[in-house]
Amino acid sequence: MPQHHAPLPLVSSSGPVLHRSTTHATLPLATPYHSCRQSAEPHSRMLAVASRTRDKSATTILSLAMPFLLTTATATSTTSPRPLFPSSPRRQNPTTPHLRPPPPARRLPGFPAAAPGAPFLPRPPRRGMASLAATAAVAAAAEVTHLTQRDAAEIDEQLMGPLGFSVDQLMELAGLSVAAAVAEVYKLSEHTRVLIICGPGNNGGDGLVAARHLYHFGYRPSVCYPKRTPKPLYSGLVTQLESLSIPFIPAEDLPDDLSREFDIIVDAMFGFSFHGTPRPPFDDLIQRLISLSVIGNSVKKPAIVSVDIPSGWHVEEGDVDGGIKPDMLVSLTAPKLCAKKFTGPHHFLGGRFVPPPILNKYGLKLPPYHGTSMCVRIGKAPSVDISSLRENYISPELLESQVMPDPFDQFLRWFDEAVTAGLREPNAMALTTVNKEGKPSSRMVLLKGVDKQSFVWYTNYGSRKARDLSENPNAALLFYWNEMNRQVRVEGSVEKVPEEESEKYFHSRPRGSQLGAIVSKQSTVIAGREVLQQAYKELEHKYSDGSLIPKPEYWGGYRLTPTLFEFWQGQQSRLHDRLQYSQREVDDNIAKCIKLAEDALQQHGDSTSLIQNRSEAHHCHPIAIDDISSSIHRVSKGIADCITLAESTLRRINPREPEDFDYDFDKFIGNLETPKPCPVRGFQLDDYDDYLLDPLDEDVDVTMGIEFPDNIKIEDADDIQKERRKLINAKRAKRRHRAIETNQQGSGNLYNSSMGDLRTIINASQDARNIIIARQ
Ligand SMILES: NC(=O)C1=CN([C@@H]2O[C@H](COP(=O)(O)OP(=O)(O)OC[C@H]3O[C@@H](n4cnc5c(N)ncnc54)[C@H](O)[C@@H]3O)[C@@H](O)[C@H]2O)[C@@H](O)CC1
Ligand SMILES: [K+]
Repeated sequence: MPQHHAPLPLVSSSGPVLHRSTTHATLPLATPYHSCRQSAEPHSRMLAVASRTRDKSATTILSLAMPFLLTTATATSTTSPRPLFPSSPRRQNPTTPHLRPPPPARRLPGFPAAAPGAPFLPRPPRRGMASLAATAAVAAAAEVTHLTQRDAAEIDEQLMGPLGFSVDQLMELAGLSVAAAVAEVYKLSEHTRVLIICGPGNNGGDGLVAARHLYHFGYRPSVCYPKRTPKPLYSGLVTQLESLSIPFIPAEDLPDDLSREFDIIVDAMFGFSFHGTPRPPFDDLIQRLISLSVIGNSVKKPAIVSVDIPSGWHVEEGDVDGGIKPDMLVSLTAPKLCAKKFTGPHHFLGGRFVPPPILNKYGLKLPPYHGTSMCVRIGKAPSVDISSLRENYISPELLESQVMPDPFDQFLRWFDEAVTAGLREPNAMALTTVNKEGKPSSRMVLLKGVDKQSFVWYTNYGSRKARDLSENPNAALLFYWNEMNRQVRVEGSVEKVPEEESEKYFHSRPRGSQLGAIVSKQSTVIAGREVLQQAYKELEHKYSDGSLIPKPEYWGGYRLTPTLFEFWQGQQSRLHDRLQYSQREVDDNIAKCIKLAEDALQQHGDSTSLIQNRSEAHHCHPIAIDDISSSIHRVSKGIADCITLAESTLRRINPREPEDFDYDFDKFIGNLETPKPCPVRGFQLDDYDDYLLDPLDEDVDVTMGIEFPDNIKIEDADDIQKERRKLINAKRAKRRHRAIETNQQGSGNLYNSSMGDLRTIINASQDARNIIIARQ
């Protein structure tokens, strides 16, 4: 990597040094890259790791490996909580959470106030690679408290005493946490059969509850519950499981080879009240789990999940006697001392019910739960082989015959399903822009509107994406709905939305977001976060009277009009469904089709006005009639060509159209193929009229064959000639009138029968642009 300047020190022996710059213009570039606030997080995590280790070699490696210059720029402000559709749930995602004071803690008698800050730790991402790194950072930053056996029992008493909980409640939440943790690590696609071994106490009760939840999550649980407790709470839990037809297997009937029958074994035998050595039948059951832990690597063994304590372990000292080696431990309320000895890959915390009085009284430091999750990973995450990270997606098939003809309808259908499934921010999309040098850049923005033509979002017109778009209007959007194994790609060209539209949307946003948009001069380098906070405070004060906050001129919307859609549905064994809607392939034909239809209409118009003009010129000579005839012939030919092309094109691009379209299409083609009445044929003059109509033939006996009405006085040849001309003109006028009528009527017929059809061709062709579906 070229170094234009000596690399700036990222870390020193006394800790990290961060360089901030006040303006972009004066920024000395150590490398062609900038790390702005958006990307600062992983970087600072690395810095934290290095500073903790205080290891000189580590810092050297880091500064060599990451010669990035850290500057602080304003972040995107497009995360206002306006719903995309009325049906979408309103997200509470304030843009300036740091400005909100935490709510005051409620005091309970006998408990000191909650330690400030404890419940407000930053939330780690949910899972995946980012979450692995984040969890490691959280775990390192805040050490997790481990409870003694006595404290665990005491907390139990307090929860169910002065803090007002019942045992059923706690057990329900504990069992749900266990099921949630199992589901988070052991995907249904590979682990379905679960054996839950339940002990006689509350730990066993947690197991019964977990079995029920696992059943509802789609697993196939079986329960071994050899020492049933005859209390209503337990018999109720058993009845619930029986009503789900979950098998109860007596200990002695368990298969010899558990590894063949089960993918997961949940150990819910003993929790924090265990003491001494296990008595029958649990001694044998524990022994069976121990022997499972030591079977050879080549044999696929079931994952062992211990609830709260690995059964048989000393609650404080841990595995002192060669006990179970669980793959997963789900500590409840808080880990007990024995959990320090847990060496398996997955340590989770469950029991999301610990109130601040308990946290404070016992000085508990626990990782915060994310979102609505009932469990959170604690401790060091297992190192993962990135290349082996893969999901085996199980989804319904996405078939050509099932997708909507219009990709916008298909998008809206999937979007609604994502909203219904409760996905967090289904309108979050990666926007990729490319600048004039061809350099791409991506970032997440929120979709704020979609209609049958375009996708709309709002941003700062001074941002990098805006700059890119001003240089190159082509952009791509990517929606990824992980939980549904779905992805939608949209590509097209982008333009700004009209100012009034941006104005309207700006004022519909929460006032905090409006202020944020003013404060955030995106993609410009600033001195630090406090600059933003200070500016925000000043504006908040300025508009504290509730007056209208003017939309800054540098803020507004963009609209992407797609030329391509791709819908991706993940499937098992990488046999994914990927359907692409594009218009490029048939654009030429469609354009030709529309041109032919338009030409035909134009010629039809010409022929109509030709008839009209000839009529108006008081001249109805057969040559003119021929003109009209050939003009109309051209119209028919235009229509015929149009039909041929329209038919082949539409048939080709619509092989899978629904029945009603086929019906309309056939009717429409049929109509066009029906011969049209030709309005000028048969306009023949009889001989006499031919003769009569030749006004220039002076040799003709002007009186011949003419019967003059009685009231007309014939004095001489001139009079006769005059009267003859009048009569001829009258006859001409009558014939002309008839000719015009015939032509107009015929033309009208043609018009009525073909105009609509031609328009249909145009419309169908234009619609057809969007309905080309190809499997990739
Ligand atoms: N906040 C809490 O304290 C919560 C506790 N919960 C669960 O409750 C557990 C504690 O429950 P319990 O106090 O009922 O106790 P345990 O479930 O740990 O076990 C007690 C039972 O095991 C028997 N036992 C003890 N030592 C034995 C031995 N050596 N051989 C054979 N049997 C033995 C006892 O006679 C008693 O029947 C926790 O570990 C946790 O799983 C959760 O349900 C909810 C919240
Ligand atoms: K246990």
